[in-house]
Amino acid sequence: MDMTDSLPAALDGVADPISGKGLIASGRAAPPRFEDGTASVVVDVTGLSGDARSKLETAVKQALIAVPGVETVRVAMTAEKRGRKIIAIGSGKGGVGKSTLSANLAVALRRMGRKVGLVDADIYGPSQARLLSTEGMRPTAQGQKMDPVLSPHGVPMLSMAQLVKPGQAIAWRGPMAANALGQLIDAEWGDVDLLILDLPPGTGDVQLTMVQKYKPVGAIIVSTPQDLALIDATRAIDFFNQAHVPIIGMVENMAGYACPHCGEVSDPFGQGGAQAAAMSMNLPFLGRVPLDIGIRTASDAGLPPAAEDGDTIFAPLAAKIADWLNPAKPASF
Ligand SMILES: Nc1ncnc2c1ncn2[C@@H]1O[C@H](COP(=O)(O)OP(=O)(O)OP(=O)(O)O)[C@@H](O)[C@H]1O
Repeated sequence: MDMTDSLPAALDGVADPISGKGLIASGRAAPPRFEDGTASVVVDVTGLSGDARSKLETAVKQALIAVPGVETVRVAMTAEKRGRKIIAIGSGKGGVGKSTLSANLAVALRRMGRKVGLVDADIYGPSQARLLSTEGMRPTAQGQKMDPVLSPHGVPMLSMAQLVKPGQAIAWRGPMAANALGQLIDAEWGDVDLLILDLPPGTGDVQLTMVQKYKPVGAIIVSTPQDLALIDATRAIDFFNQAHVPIIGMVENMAGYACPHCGEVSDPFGQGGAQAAAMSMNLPFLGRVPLDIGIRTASDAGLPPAAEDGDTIFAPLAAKIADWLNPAKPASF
């Protein structure tokens, strides 16, 4: 039996969970090596959830052990190819507060000591320059690579808005937007090891191309309490499931109205809709952000509430994300 052919052929019979192609054809696995009855293979598990990784490991072992002459199989799973992880913030529809949440989570994670950067991929309404107070700052470039601009709150950021001249409209198509996004993601991020990606609202081709190409390690879904927004949120959940991006959880924004005078929170849209939706879909519910005029005015002024001492809204959400990324070391809040 010629192992040089039969081992790769066996692996190509196992489908890559993301592209659906064979493991070697998709670049997930290198051709296995064979010595003294042992087949050894290195599998790149970038972008796969823990569950998908163990299923893939089992499938690889079964495929290789079935090759005549193989007595033992060794599978080495490599960590992310890039050290930098991406967390996507998505929503089924626009205007639910995805950008506000992205900016504040990035600031809160930075305050916890995470080396976090932010990429504004929202081609329909890039607003991160205003939210993070970097309006008018243009990124410089080192050779082919862009240098992110540093927000006053310590979060380096790049935005799709910085790729076009101010006021210039572009009809972005999926692959075009994904290529532009590549310039932002592959920029000179220095020691940043976590990128928060503010996706365009919705679940169309543009979003799919972006997510498939840049494989976030996880996604957060933002929804408002109204039923319609929740139906859209379920679409976002299906979208990330189809793209094989694990969902970290759901955040309910504009949940309850915080009275600017007395601070009391009332619930014009009813309480718990997003939480119930998350539970019914077996998704973690990360928390609620109240509809608070203070959040809007501070955001418009480029002063993310998460940058303030005593922030009790975004810091606990950021702590849950940090726990998800590093379950061995729970963050304390
Ligand atoms: N919890 C909140 N309380 C008060 N205002 C909020 C809250 N969250 C967001 N807003 C305001 O709602 C508007 C829309 O928010 P944001 O731009 O973050 O939404 P988005 O989902 O990113 O929208 P888009 O579809 O334009 O990308 C902004 O004016 C923002 O300041």
